[in-house]
Amino acid sequence: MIGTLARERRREAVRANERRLIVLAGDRDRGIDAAYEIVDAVDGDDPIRSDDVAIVSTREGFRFDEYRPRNARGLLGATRTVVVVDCHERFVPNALGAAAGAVDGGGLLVLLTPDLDRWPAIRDGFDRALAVPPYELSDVTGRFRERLVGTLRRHPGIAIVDVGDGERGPENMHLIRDGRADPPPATDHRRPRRPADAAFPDAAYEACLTADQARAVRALESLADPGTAVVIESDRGRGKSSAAGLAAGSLALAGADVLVTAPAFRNAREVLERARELVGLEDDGDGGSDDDEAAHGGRTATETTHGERTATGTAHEIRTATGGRVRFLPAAEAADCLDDPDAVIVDEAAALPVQLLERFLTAPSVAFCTTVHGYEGAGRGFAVRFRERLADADHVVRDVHLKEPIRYVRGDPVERWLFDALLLDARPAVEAAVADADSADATYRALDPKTLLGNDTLLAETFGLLVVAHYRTESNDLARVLDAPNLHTRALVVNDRPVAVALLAREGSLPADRRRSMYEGDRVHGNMVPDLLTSQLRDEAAGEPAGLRVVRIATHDALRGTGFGTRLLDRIHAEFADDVDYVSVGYGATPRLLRFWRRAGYRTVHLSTTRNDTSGEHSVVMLRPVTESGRTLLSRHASAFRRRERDALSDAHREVDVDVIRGALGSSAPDPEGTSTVDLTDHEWRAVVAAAYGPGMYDVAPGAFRDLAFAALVGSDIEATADVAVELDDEAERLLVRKVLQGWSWGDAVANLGYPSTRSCMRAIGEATKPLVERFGTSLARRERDRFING
Ligand SMILES: CC(=O)SCCNC(=O)CCNC(=O)[C@H](O)C(C)(C)COP(=O)(O)OP(=O)(O)OC[C@H]1O[C@@H](n2cnc3c(N)ncnc32)[C@H](O)[C@@H]1OP(=O)(O)O
Repeated sequence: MIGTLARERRREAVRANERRLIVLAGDRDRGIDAAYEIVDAVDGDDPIRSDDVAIVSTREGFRFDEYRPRNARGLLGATRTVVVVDCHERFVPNALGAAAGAVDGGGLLVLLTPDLDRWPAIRDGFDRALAVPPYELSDVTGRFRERLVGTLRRHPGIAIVDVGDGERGPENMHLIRDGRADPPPATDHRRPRRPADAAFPDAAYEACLTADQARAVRALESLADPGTAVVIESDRGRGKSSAAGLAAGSLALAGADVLVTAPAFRNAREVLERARELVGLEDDGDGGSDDDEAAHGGRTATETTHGERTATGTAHEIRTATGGRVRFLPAAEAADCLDDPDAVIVDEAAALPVQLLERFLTAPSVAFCTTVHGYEGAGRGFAVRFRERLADADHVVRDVHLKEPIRYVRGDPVERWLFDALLLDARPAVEAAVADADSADATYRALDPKTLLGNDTLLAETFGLLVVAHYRTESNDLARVLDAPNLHTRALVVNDRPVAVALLAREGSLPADRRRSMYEGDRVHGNMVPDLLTSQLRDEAAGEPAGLRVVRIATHDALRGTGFGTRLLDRIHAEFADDVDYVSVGYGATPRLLRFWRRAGYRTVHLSTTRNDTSGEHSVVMLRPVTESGRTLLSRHASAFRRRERDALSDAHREVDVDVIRGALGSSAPDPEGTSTVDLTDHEWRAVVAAAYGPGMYDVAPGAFRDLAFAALVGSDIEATADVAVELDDEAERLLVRKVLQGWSWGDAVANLGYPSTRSCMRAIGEATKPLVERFGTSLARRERDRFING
């Protein structure tokens, strides 16, 4: 029966260039046997290579290409005819996305699951990670799976076979659904042709699989014109990276220097590979001649070509005989060398922070390629935030949206099912539905899993907002939102549409033995702030108070900056006031976000020494105390932060953005004892006063300046300390940070802050010191000052 079913579904899939899904529900070993039967049936019909079949499983010893659930994303490079996902023992939602993404048109996705009625109640290895201390595994629910099972039973193109349990014989195997799907309307499968007036070589167009891809390549031709920005938005599996690679190779063949960047090299690998193939083809053959290059409209190759005719270089760099090249650099590094390349291609742009993307606009021409519905976060933030900046820039912007899948037809039932099951197309409410919302009309609601499951639109729009809040929001997070006992979802809702959403995690309240083991180096799942404060910052008591961490927060982009975020936090603070000792947050620090959290009453206790590889941001952790025990925790860590930061600023934090430092220090709680005094010797005061009012120099007492600047900036943004704050303008504060606190050389500080000369910068330090003398000066310091003023 299994063999026949597999052959039928496979033939149907091949005919339609779609995929089909077969679920083998029941006993695991029987499911595995049935999966072998499926592969044999497919192979008997139309022989397939052994590496055309892959399995994702916690077990080993299959005769297929094996992947562990945790590493299933390794599947994403190549496509397969059959991919089997063994959901027993450890079912990872992300792995399902990766596995489905690897099945070619005409192929089969096979799921081995427990009995579908029982599956939601079974706890497995993935659930163990959701049982965050002090919660137990029995507190984790199976709602994500319940929903998933519903989608399997409902969507077309999905066959379900009950393979029975261990005791009963094969006669108990029976078909629950045959998964037949109506064939789609006929589509046009013709390969695209090279436009007559195209500038890129024929081979670039011949390599395109869909008309959409050829349109992208065509749009990318304009990268040869300075002042162009090309934006390619695409669903996953539409061939945008290949199109970018074909363009990169074509530009390099015409002698251009093309810089490719992405959040990680693995994202850009395909761009480089495609470019290499094209360059290899063209440089090796006749197409590489100088005449041809000129005819293709690119820059004419220089006379002194590189001697050899073949493409050379490393995995990260391809050189052409014409002196052109394509090279990869990580995003932060790439943004620092934009003077050299002729064109920049940013792949997976949506995963990079907007500030970084903006810097690429200074390159002569630039392409931003991005996935809209991904398996690891979608590109809404890019679509909204970066689009605004792009509209303001002086570029000619060309847009392409790739919809046509390259490996199967549009409307493929497995893709439709996957989008629904994992909410890959979740997005916030359409703008028109919420644009007029007023924060006064919004209702604060607890969106518990039951409420979310009862309303598909609410669930999708809520998850869509969480995806916007953080590009790394992924399918596993959907399972966490629905099943993890430590998580809560809260929202402001207008007419049943969520307009601002926060995901909250309970942390702390850990028993003594757990705190001790954490102090001694054990990791404790899902307790980010207690873990940081205990193991890294060496506070064994930090895990005791009850905390609530704001894991993610986002306001609908049409309503940002109109008070929803603040109001949502207010309501959360009120709801949990009797329940927790403190509220916390950790995020990639930017000046605006620091301001948002500081205004909501959060105080800095940590700034990471390393930068996030992708965003280049340093993460900051802030606390907002609720009870006395929360206040004690904050006070200990605010004090430790002040002591640590004084030295870290000229060491690990030397290069951190000045405004991030200003925001982090300005939002840190000042020493309640020492807000009005800075402990300097008389001699140091004389040196400081002389630098401010007379002939003295900063370099005579750098430590004294540092103490003063530090005291002036700590807590300077906190409203409660406004009456004792030092009056400094933005420019003066930036100078104190760069030169005095981060210890930059005069030359570097002058260049970085744009002073006309070192003398003017030194004078500015003197001026910035005057309010410090006024605020902290001893009587001796005042007398010294008066001597200069009164002559
Ligand atoms: C733990 C975390 O999730 S941290 C990441 C937070 N989420 C994001 O960055 C997603 C994108 N941003 C947003 O969704 C929202 O802008 C939020 C959640 C940061 C703030 O919510 P809003 O409803 O816009 O805030 P509200 O109107 O109450 O307050 C305005 C302040 O929020 C901050 N803010 C507003 N828009 C932005 C933005 N696009 N980026 C960063 N901060 C912003 C600013 O501090 C702003 O004050 P300002 O105008 O003086 O600069």
